[in-house]
Amino acid sequence: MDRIIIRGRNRLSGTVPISGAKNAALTLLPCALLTADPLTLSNLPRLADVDGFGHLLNGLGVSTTIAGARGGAEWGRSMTLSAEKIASTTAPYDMVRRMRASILVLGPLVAREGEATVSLPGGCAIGNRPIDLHLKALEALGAEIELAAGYVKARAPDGGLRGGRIVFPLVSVGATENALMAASLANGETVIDNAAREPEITDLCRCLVAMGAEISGIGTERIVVQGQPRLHGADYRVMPDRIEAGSYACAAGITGGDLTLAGADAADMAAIIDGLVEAGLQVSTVDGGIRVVADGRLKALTLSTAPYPAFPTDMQAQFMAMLALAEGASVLTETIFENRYMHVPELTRMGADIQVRGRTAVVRGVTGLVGAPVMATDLRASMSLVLAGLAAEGETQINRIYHLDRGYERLEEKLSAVGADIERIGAD
Ligand SMILES: CC(=O)N[C@H]1[C@@H](OP(=O)(O)OP(=O)(O)OC[C@H]2O[C@@H](n3ccc(=O)[nH]c3=O)[C@H](O)[C@@H]2O)O[C@H](CO)[C@@H](O)[C@@H]1O
Ligand SMILES: C=C(OP(=O)(O)O)C(=O)O
Repeated sequence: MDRIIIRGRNRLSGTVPISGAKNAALTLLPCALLTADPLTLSNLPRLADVDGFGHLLNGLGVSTTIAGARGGAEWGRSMTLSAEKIASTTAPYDMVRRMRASILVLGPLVAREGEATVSLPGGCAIGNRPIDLHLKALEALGAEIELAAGYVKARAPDGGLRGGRIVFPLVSVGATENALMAASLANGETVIDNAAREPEITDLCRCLVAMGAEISGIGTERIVVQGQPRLHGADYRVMPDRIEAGSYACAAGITGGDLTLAGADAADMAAIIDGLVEAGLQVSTVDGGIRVVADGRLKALTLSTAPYPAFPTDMQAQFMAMLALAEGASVLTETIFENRYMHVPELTRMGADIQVRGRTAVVRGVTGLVGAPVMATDLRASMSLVLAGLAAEGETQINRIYHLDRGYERLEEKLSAVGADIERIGAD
């Protein structure tokens, strides 16, 4: 298995190009199932999850063609997806197990084909992650749901899904996405209350509108969809990855560096930027991006994760790594996933002083970290170890890097270009 080796303590400086957002890409790709026409998505990041989603869609009968030369001025790729005919309405266990976002084919398939069979995703390293809210949303649109042998079978009534009222008891990004895609092809009006307001939801709504959907309340907690008998093809550009941008901002912070995040959109990152500024970084918007400059020792802060527009759970691990070197004690509370502190024991092995009690972690800043062999069990936890490695004295070896390949496009290339001593070692 590949490993990443980092020799730390280089100050990072320069420009990091920010890729298209993984979490937007993973909800835009299944939109292809909603129309018989081609859907072209540009600025798609080159990530294992995007490739995996492409394969899942291929298995359902969607043809995909990819354009975009490696190393060109435009880092991302364009993919044209064409679901003229759906060949299968089953998403098998093997695909769903590897990529939880596979559940996002459920809404589009049942809306277009009247039926879908999708493996239940099961738990994962960061928590239990049930899909009850996805199923309730589809039931509110008239779908009949059955669970059998580890699969969810959804069937639309004769005449297809119908508009309905969906009131989410808690905010779910994925369930909102499934509901939006299904409602776009349902008969009549759907009102979604307590919808997730993440920028990736707005990106999905904009793509659906480009495909002919009628949606109001975009970006708010009440979204109203007038279902259409059919949607058409579109060309749509994936939004920049705010979590990737936030992660590189932490790289500037932890190395005392100066990074310009080209293509990042500050408008989607207010809570992240507030956190960076409170930690003592200078953050400014520059032409086409954001500049983050570290100036003196980092400061401790108190953070709690919560749905957008609050501080994102997907940035908690990276901030924790950075705050491990801040002056004073930081208090981080994780309110979204019950088990998202898998990075703590590994950071501790590198010299961090972190105590976890329930959902709260107290990070007492130390003056230095030391390189070590480490391993993480999820994507953002792995990135927190990369960040710690960039600041640590000596060599850090990061194992199980397939997690990083799910979410960070060309990580080593981007980091070495701004001065990091980092390399990937292939399996023997
Ligand atoms: C591909 C993608 O976009 N992934 C993101 C998405 O995941 P995902 O869409 O899976 O996360 P959700 O917003 O659905 O999860 C939020 C909370 O709701 C709970 N829940 C969710 C669905 C459900 O049916 N029942 C239920 O109880 C979850 O266990 C969790 O505690 O949003 C998360 C929260 O911002 C991010 O960390 C993930 O990076
Ligand atoms: C948890 C994440 O992703 P996923 O929902 O794809 O597991 C993430 O991006 O941090």
